Amino acid sequence: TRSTRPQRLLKAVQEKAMKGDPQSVISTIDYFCRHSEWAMNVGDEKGSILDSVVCEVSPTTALELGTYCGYSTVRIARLLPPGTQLITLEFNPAFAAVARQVIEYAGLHNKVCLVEGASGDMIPKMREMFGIKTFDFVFLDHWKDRYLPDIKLLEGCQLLRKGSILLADNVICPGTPEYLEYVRNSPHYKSMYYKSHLEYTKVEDGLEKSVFLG
Ligand SMILES: O=C(NC/C=C/[C@H]1OC[C@H](O)[C@@H]1O)c1cc([N+](=O)[O-])cc(O)c1O
Ligand SMILES: [Mg+2]
Repeated sequence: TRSTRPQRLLKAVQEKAMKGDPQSVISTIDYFCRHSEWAMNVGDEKGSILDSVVCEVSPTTALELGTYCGYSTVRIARLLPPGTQLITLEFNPAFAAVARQVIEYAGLHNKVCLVEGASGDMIPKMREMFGIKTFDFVFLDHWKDRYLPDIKLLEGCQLLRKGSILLADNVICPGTPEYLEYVRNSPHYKSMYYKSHLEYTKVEDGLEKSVFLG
């Protein structure tokens, strides 16, 4: 049967990137998405904004919702010092299988824990599964209609602390209107928008950074 796009993306990484070199994995995926097949990775333009926020926060505990092929997982994990933990959640087992191999190829498997499952089920188990007290940083890039319920769940499970940073992809395209309305109007968040473009296109998109105020 025909291969899937994530499988073809993985093949490009295994054939063209340098094993153990996160930057070459990132560049290979960006090249593949620009010149072979578009894929829904955060991409290089928004990825640079993601990098700058991760460096600014330098989180000890980080959560990513929506792993897909592991592109942003590699972008985040490559910036984390030893002793830090990035947990990434992916619902789709086929995507998770590809992401594991991309993360491994980049040599970042010791910094990343990929969990297969639905965010709604897994978030309440974070504390007992990982001994996490709170998350310093959360990157939201999964189903767009799950952003709002999932941050409410994070709040409810006391997994956010004063100063926890949420960074959300695709707040314009495909769009997360209810989430934006909430974080921009809630007294519990200070929010700001980083204007950019939908990965590998000229369409407007952006990242929303929100600080939890407690
Ligand atoms: O649906 C998007 N992401 C949702 C990802 C969903 C993944 O997380 C849950 C599900 O298992 C899937 O693997 C998306 C869609 C576009 N897009 O242009 O359509 C662009 C993006 O950056 C996106 O993150
Ligand atoms: Mg996205």
